[in-house]
Amino acid sequence: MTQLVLSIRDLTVEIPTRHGILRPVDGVSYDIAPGEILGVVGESGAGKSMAGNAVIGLLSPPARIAKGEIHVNGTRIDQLKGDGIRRLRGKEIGMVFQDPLTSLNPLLRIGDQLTETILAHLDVSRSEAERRAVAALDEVGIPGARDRINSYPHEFSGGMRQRVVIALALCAEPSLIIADEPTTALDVSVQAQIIALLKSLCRERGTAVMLITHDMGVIAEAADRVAVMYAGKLAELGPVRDVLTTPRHPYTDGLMGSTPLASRGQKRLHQIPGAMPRLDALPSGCAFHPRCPYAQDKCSADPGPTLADGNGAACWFPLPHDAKVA
Ligand SMILES: Nc1ncnc2c1ncn2[C@@H]1O[C@H](COP(=O)(O)OP(=O)(O)OP(=O)(O)O)[C@@H](O)[C@H]1O
Repeated sequence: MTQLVLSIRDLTVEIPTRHGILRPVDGVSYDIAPGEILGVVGESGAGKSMAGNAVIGLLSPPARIAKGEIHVNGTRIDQLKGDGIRRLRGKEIGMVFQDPLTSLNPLLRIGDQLTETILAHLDVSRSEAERRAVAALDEVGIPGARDRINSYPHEFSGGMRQRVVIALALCAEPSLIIADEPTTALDVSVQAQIIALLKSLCRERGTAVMLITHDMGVIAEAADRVAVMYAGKLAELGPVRDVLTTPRHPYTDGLMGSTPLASRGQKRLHQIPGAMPRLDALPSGCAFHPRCPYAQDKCSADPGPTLADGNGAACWFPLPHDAKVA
């Protein structure tokens, strides 16, 4: 059996506050295989970024991993600190964030940033690292890579800068990329190009990707499987083609209904009523029940079921129902 690149089990992130302990990530489990793109989707505040940050050891205190395990290529990493986790970043795990300027040093030429990253993680000579830096820029579609290597980050457009960030994330040949809203700050026309680029480069290399987004359109475009998060928990997990065509959790169904997707051909969009609850004011039972058109008494009494074998919907009354509520 192929070894999983990422395996998260029962991951729980806690934030102690004056009002009690908040759990922005609460008992989340999922895997990513080599070359697979797992989309993590949900509204703002669902806990998507916290889960990604937990994997790369970038939780800002007082947030901390309180429970669960994270394995990368079979090695447990959730207890690593300092140098241990820093060594993994870049080498085993590459990162692409929403704002390219958070990943790039504004004072260094991009060629130097690429070369230094390669030298820090791969056992190659400086001249080989410089050659690879040009090749990496070329591969992400920067025209005139040999000359642009001497440019500073501010000399690129937003879309080109995100291409540079992708080159930087991939240059040390990591096995996992965490891409957190990689296209949210870009023009719509550029968004599709960047998603296509990330997808093709990771496929070619067999790199696993955790693609965090609030946009079901991006999930439909790029992901193989999707993890839907709501108020810190997994609402639904499964192959994209199944989840998007026949969502089983009413929250996923609501997200789909509010997203214009060509493949669905829906005539009208429907916003999910209400908003995601605050973590310090979670409703009883299933956190989605106050917004759910299908909620019954059990839903406000008992927390949603956990996903049995890691797939399916964490819902007492999963869709499809015989009669849809209008
Ligand atoms: N220091 C903190 N104290 C209290 N709550 C916090 C703190 N940091 C984050 N949170 C809460 O944790 C939850 C999860 O945040 P997270 O950034 O992971 O959400 P997200 O799904 O990535 O949303 P977005 O798309 O807006 O980034 C949010 O409800 C947020 O308000």
